Amino acid sequence: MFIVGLTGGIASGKSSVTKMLTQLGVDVIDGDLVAREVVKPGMKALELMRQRLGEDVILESGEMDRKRVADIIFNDPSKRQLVNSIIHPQIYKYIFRQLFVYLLTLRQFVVLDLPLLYESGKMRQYMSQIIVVKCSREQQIQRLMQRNDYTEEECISRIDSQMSLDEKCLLADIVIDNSQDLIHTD
Ligand SMILES: CC(C)(COP(=O)(O)OP(=O)(O)OC[C@H]1O[C@@H](n2cnc3c(N)ncnc32)[C@H](O)[C@@H]1O)[C@@H](O)C(=O)NCCC(=O)NCCS
Ligand SMILES: Nc1ncnc2c1ncn2[C@@H]1O[C@H](COP(=O)(O)OP(=O)(O)OP(=O)(O)O)[C@@H](O)[C@H]1O
Repeated sequence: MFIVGLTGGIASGKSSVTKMLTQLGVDVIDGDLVAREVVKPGMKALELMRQRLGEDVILESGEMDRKRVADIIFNDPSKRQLVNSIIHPQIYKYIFRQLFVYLLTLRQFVVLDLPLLYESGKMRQYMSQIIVVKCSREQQIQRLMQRNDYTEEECISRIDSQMSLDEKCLLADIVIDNSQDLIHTD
């Protein structure tokens, strides 16, 4: 099976590109969606989060407090590592199960949208090719402010918690430039 990794910076346009691919009939596994699945109530990752980070990261409803966890991840590098070490193994397990289903159903081609493909490293070895979706840092900030209502400071802490987009572009097999209108994305 040909597995294409798709990555980039926060808000550089990965989901916009995968949306176009899905419309063309390509199978896409969305890492952010998987990350949501593995912390649902009753899942191992959520229990580990409770044990290692305390009840503060759990809402009354029993769900993970995403805002609180985001505050931790994007402002405290050592705690970010801790959260990653809890959630990422569960994300990979889930993805491998999904890939296995694709294998059994004889799919030839799948795209894996993983924001932290280069940062976490583990999945890189399974990729036949890696695509990086890029735009400028200013565009990331502007798009994040518009989409999520974040302050400029919040945008910067998120962008700086990841490997720089320039560095990712140097490592990529293919770079998709998403700095123009989506219709011009090439
Ligand atoms: C921090 C959380 C709660 C924020 O949730 P929220 O709904 O606000 O944002 P969402 O999940 O859509 O993520 C938005 C973007 O943030 C960036 N991001 C998320 N987690 C991380 C991280 N650990 N390190 C750096 N950037 C990250 C990615 O670019 C991602 O696309 C959530 O992202 C999370 O659970 N992160 C830990 C799991 C993870 O590493 N996911 C991303 C890789 S698959
Ligand atoms: N070429 C573009 N021109 C203008 N706005 C865009 C363009 N591409 C994407 N956007 C907008 O920028 C925001 C971020 O795009 P998108 O969600 O595709 O990025 P992402 O890389 O998947 O983000 P994340 O890292 O948070 O998952 C969205 O609101 C999207 O509509």
